[in-house]
Amino acid sequence: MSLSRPPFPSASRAPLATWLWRCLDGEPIAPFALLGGSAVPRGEGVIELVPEHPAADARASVVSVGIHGDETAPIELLQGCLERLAEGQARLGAPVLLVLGSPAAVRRQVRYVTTNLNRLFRRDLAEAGDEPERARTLMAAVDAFFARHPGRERLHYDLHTAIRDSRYPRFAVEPFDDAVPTAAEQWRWLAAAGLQAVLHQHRHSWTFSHYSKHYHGAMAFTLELGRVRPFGANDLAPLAPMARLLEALLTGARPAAADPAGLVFFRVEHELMRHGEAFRLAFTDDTPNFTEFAPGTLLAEDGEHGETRVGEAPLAVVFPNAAVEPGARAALLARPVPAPG
Ligand SMILES: O=C(O)CCC(=O)N[C@@H](CCC(=O)O)C(=O)O
Ligand SMILES: [Zn+2]
Repeated sequence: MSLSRPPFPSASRAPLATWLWRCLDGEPIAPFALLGGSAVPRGEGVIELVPEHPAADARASVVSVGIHGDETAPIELLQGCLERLAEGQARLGAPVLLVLGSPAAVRRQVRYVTTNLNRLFRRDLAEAGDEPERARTLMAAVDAFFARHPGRERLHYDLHTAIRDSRYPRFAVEPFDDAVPTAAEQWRWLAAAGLQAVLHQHRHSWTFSHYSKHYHGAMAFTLELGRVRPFGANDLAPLAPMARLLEALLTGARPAAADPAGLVFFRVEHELMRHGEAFRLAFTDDTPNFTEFAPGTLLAEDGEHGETRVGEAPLAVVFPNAAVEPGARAALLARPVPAPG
């Protein structure tokens, strides 16, 4: 199957500017130099940027894209940042692990090949198969990266796009872990990066960002940056502030900050699971994320579990997807909460 992607990137043939596409073409990657440091491959779709002179307070950051293969805007966004570094318009000043999560799914332009990679990031994972193996590889790469940078604050932004429209097109999912409180500066950075809402998870989710938070104490988020579209059809203009945040992580500069009053905070109250083969959501497919439903509203019908209705207080629905595998999450049900702190 041929890969659907934009033409070979920009005018630049610098190794960093072509890295993502060479990964997708399955080419072997050798180490190379860039302004301010070097790039060291750490496995398929994984490369570490190693600065010669890291800024004293630079984070050790993981930036991941393509965990879901059809979510192309983050790949194009990262590509733009890498081109600037590759062309010497920015100088590497911080250790960064870049991850192209699922090259196999990106090549096919599908969310996943066999099972959802973003539910498999747990150290007691028992499953076998391509996605479980990929999860193990990525967990080991993250473990080794953070181990190489003791004493630095840890950060992981896992970049995604959502299947549906959203009342807040750009939002952060904050993985659950009570032992790792989010630093207030993160809300300021994310507000400056153009995010509009934050969804706090209420329990362990075993996503990639959750992995870095739970096992490594990193500031970690899944960042939803608009809607799933094919390569070449993304509007990157609203993501320009996010590109500036990524560039600050790469150069070791202090990221821009903005008043977090611009963010609307939600907390997950329930996970709506698909139990049976016979399962349907009771609202239309074009219902945007964060749409609120009134008490008593029918949300889903499940052959095994029966009806799910909104209880006594309204609930907003996020990531509804009736097509998930039985046993998987079909939606998050959330309520607005006050801003933290
Ligand atoms: O739009 C959707 O239904 C899914 C978009 C997506 O891939 N979201 C992530 C969120 C991960 C999290 O809960 O932190 C996912 O479902 O893996
Ligand atoms: Zn995704």
